[in-house]
Amino acid sequence: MSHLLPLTVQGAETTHRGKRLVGPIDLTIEGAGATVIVGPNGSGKTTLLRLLHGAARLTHGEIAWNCPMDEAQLHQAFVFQRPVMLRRTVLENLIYPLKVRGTSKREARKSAVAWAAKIGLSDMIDRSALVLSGGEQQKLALARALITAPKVLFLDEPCAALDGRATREVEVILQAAKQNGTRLILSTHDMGQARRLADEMLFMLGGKIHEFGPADTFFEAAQTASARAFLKGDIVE
Ligand SMILES: Nc1ncnc2c1ncn2[C@@H]1O[C@H](COP(=O)(O)OP(=O)(O)OP(=O)(O)O)[C@@H](O)[C@H]1O
Repeated sequence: MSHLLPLTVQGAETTHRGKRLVGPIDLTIEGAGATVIVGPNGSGKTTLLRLLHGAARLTHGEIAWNCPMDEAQLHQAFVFQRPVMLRRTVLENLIYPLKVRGTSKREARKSAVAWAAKIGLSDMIDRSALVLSGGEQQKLALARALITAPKVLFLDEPCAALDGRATREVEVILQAAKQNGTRLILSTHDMGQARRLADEMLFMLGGKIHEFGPADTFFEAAQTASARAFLKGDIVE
């Protein structure tokens, strides 16, 4: 299989009823690790993630993967802030993405059972996913995204609704995914999480990329006054 990355974005914009929500965006994402997107409310983090994933309409510019689009789409996944569960059992939620990719029933079940164990839900596999706690549902959403071993995983504030313990459990899964070669691109409001996970930081402001580069540089010597103010916890608009 060819590599998905680099992802190359040139002059990309998305507009809604004539209003530009994000853009123009010029960006190259390559290599391994995690790109963490931060910025004030409404700065365009979610829209940028959706645009890169192909879930928001590209109204101008270009977004290209290093392979045909249908192949790129097959090897990427998206985890939302609030987990979306199928009204089925925990096991069936895990089996579903494998089933749609044509994995045999036996293999899919084996893999689903293993993933349920990894996320601490072995005792719940035959329960409805809808009865799980918010933290358990988010771990299940993450496992369901990772069970196909995606090359790229997008996550939109995956821990926003979770407490400290569930956040830590999700981060353990994300660090393992990174180690296994899944490229992470996620947004967060939690600067502690950004410091723990990021290899690369992307700071959004007013629908545009305001700063983008290695995480160490961003945290130690942000280039712009807005990014420095944001890091200090000042209100930035
Ligand atoms: N479907 C939509 N229709 C109209 N406007 C939208 C839509 N989605 C987003 N917007 C607008 O686009 C801008 C960027 O929103 P977006 O949700 O991407 O920001 P964000 O940085 O993720 O915000 P938050 O941190 O609050 O989640 C905002 O001004 C928002 O109101």
